[in-house]
Amino acid sequence: MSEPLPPPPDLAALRSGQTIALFLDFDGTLVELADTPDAITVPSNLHERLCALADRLGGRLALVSGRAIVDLERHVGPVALACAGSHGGHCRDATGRAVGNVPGGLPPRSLADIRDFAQEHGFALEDKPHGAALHYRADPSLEERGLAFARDIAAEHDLDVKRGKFLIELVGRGANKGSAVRAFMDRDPFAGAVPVFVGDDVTDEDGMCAAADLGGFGIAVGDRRNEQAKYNLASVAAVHHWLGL
Ligand SMILES: O=P(O)(O)OC[C@H]1O[C@H](O[C@H]2O[C@H](CO)[C@@H](O)[C@H](O)[C@H]2O)[C@H](O)[C@@H](O)[C@@H]1O
Repeated sequence: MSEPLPPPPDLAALRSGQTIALFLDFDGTLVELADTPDAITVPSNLHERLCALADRLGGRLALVSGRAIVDLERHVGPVALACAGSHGGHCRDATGRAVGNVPGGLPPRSLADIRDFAQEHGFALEDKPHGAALHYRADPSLEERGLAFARDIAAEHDLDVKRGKFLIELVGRGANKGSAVRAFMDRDPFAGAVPVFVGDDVTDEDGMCAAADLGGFGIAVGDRRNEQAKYNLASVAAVHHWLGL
């Protein structure tokens, strides 16, 4: 058993001797998890409060989500922050300018197979611009069957399989949250800062690894075991408190 991780120093203390850049996951970090992707409750004025924090950080704050940016905006409203959606595959700066390429959708034949599988076996399908997610929160016993199917489809169509909480996702090859952190850290206003990645799930570990490689660290949220983080915050409420939202 590994030791529990300590809480991070206060953000004000961290910022006193160095320039910090924050990379924030969305589901399970900034908003509480819910039964379905659309059932989340976004705290009031979340976007405004994040923009105010970004201003205090000289613009060095990015949202980094597994959701597509268009889906984030459906829940949060227009995002005027640096933002990476689609598990880091689609990045844009705070003015909305693209950073890198925009990912394409899945090959239509693979999508048809995924739809049929989801319907036949009782998964909730989340159709995304860059991929397809099989949700099994309502029946955790579906995990193994979903994983075996996803691995086969991924091999057949040259796709990546991403994991999440009660979630198996098929996406185009290549991108991850670490590549998004590196893309932002290569440019202003992020370049030269100490990157801090805050997230609750397995895909966030790529972001934490990149942050550590670039001189920063990760903060794990909740009780999921995390080998890449240096600190822990117990809950979404603790994240909000730490960020001063
Ligand atoms: O990287 P994130 O911003 O954390 O996004 C990861 C996935 O989040 C969503 O799924 C998760 O949250 C749902 C709502 O709380 C929950 O029902 C589900 O069980 C979780 O896995 C989103 O639906 C996915 O598209 C994201 O990839």
